[in-house]
Amino acid sequence: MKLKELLSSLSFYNRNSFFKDVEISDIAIDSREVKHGCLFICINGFTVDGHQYVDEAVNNGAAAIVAEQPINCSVPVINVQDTNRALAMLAAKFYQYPTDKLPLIGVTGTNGKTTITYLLEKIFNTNNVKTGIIGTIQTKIGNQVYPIENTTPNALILQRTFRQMIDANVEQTIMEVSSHALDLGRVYGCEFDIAIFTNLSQDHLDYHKTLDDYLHAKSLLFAQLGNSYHNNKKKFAIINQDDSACRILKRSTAQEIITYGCKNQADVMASNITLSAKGSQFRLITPIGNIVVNSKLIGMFNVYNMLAATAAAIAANIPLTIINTAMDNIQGVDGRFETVSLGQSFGVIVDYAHTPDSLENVLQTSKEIAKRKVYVVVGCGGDRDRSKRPLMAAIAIQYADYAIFTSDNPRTEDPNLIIEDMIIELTDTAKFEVIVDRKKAINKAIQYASNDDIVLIAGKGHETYQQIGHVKYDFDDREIAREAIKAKEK
Ligand SMILES: CC(=O)N[C@H]1[C@@H](OP(=O)(O)OP(=O)(O)OC[C@H]2O[C@@H](n3ccc(=O)[nH]c3=O)[C@H](O)[C@@H]2O)O[C@H](CO)[C@@H](O)[C@@H]1O[C@H](C)C(=O)N[C@@H](C)C(=O)N[C@H](CCC(=O)O)C(=O)O
Ligand SMILES: Nc1ncnc2c1ncn2[C@@H]1O[C@H](COP(=O)(O)OP(=O)(O)OP(=O)(O)O)[C@@H](O)[C@H]1O
Ligand SMILES: N[C@H](CCC[C@H](N)C(=O)O)C(=O)O
Ligand SMILES: [Mg+2]
Repeated sequence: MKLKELLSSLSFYNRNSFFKDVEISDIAIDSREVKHGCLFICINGFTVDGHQYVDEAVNNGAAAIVAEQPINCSVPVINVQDTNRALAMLAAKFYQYPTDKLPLIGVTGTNGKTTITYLLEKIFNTNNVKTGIIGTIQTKIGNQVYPIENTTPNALILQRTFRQMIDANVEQTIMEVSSHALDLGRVYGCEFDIAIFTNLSQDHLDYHKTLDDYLHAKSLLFAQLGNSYHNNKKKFAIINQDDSACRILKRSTAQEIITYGCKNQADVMASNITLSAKGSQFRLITPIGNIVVNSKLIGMFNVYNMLAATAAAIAANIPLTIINTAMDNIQGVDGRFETVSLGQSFGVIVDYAHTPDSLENVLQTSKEIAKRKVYVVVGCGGDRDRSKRPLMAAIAIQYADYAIFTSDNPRTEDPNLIIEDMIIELTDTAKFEVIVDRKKAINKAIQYASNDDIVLIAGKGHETYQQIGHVKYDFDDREIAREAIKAKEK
């Protein structure tokens, strides 16, 4: 594509600038990945400033540079105010606005995003619609899975992935939209048809500083809904009526709103709810009819996830019978309230709860279904929101009968200090112990468990590594738990 054509996507670029037009073979934001003919976009990151790597990019064959500051070099330099936002528009244009053609659902909120994307995958697949998923666990195109670094990748990876999905005949894309992505403009240039809000509770205050800033980032998904001039399809906002943030989110969009909830009057509701260790049963009340759902998903929070998925599926014109079949058939989501069972006499559950609210939800649910004691093994990630640490520890000992505090992904922090942050306000020392090594902590909890107890291993869910420093070591809570159960049963 010619540079001038590519730049037509930037409304804020000064079109009078004069330079010799060049052919652009690809876009790169990493100088090490620049190939001949690439447009190199300099991103001022959290670790380094991409503007420092212009020489390397030019040496590797960059045909032009997009930057936030004047740069002296042998190829054309296009100055923009914000390269992150420019990247989103340029990548969308380069890949020919894939989301104009690809129906797109975006899910935002503190907890439940991944679960809802997989519920929707099940619903669309039951309706014989080929899906693509972008989110925390992986990128999925049909049944092919690809590793992912971020829940919502940067705009370049994102638009390229959409293009791959179109080439693979994907008919519906469902993606998680993190607050970081919204704040950093990773999803500008995406044409969402349906935007879902799950809930808002404390997380990521290291990045957003206040809950209001965090909510504002979430609201951008709704503010963006239907604002593009690229397609004129009807758009829908799906909003949790029981969350106190709903009022602000409703005011953020001019598009049609479908609400869901259990406590307040909403368009999609659940009543007659029965929760057990085997799953959840409820009457699903919708504008297109009522059904009874018998799901294997456990816990009240999953009832909310099912309501959100139902509301979105209705917006996408999926028949209620299909929604019913999908809800009844979904087996569970990787690492979300996943049971590890080798026939032992006590329950072992691995879950991705790594926020105060999610930990409270899963512990409450564990307590409701446990016949006897609940043990929890939990830590907090390093280089992340420090203020959630004491809250999570307090919740752990409030709900569980006994807690073992351990490491999550310490990253570049000292794991002992992370645990100190967690337990600093705890006084009831008989209710917990500290075992820094996560494998030993899981083993100990499983040693303690006897008939009808539950061991909840929280925080890492589907993760198959533990990051210590900058190194990711193989580590899977489910594997470690299985080994520990086998060792105990010997
Ligand atoms: C804080 C944050 O969002 N960081 C993201 C950011 O990294 P960064 O700002 O540190 O990048 P950097 O290393 O400073 O590099 C700046 C620029 O220089 C370039 N560079 C760098 C070196 C070089 O030799 N040449 C060169 O050109 C880089 O390619 C980059 O374009 O850009 C990277 C590439 O797009 C992201 O992978 C990275 O996410 C990191 C891994 C991360 O942990 N992000 C978290 C906070 C995050 O975004 N989380 C949310 C979800 C959270 C949730 O749902 O709970 C997410 O969506 O994943
Ligand atoms: N609707 C919900 N409300 C509260 N907690 C939930 C909800 N759904 C799931 N959870 C809890 O939160 C954890 C994470 O769920 P899920 O992965 O679906 O959320 P997410 O929003 O994608 O999280 P992340 O931001 O880390 O990607 C689950 O393991 C469960 O403990
Ligand atoms: N997307 C979240 C995942 C947290 C998972 C938890 N295991 C941790 O490492 O803190 C984050 O990057 O904050
Ligand atoms: Mg997720």
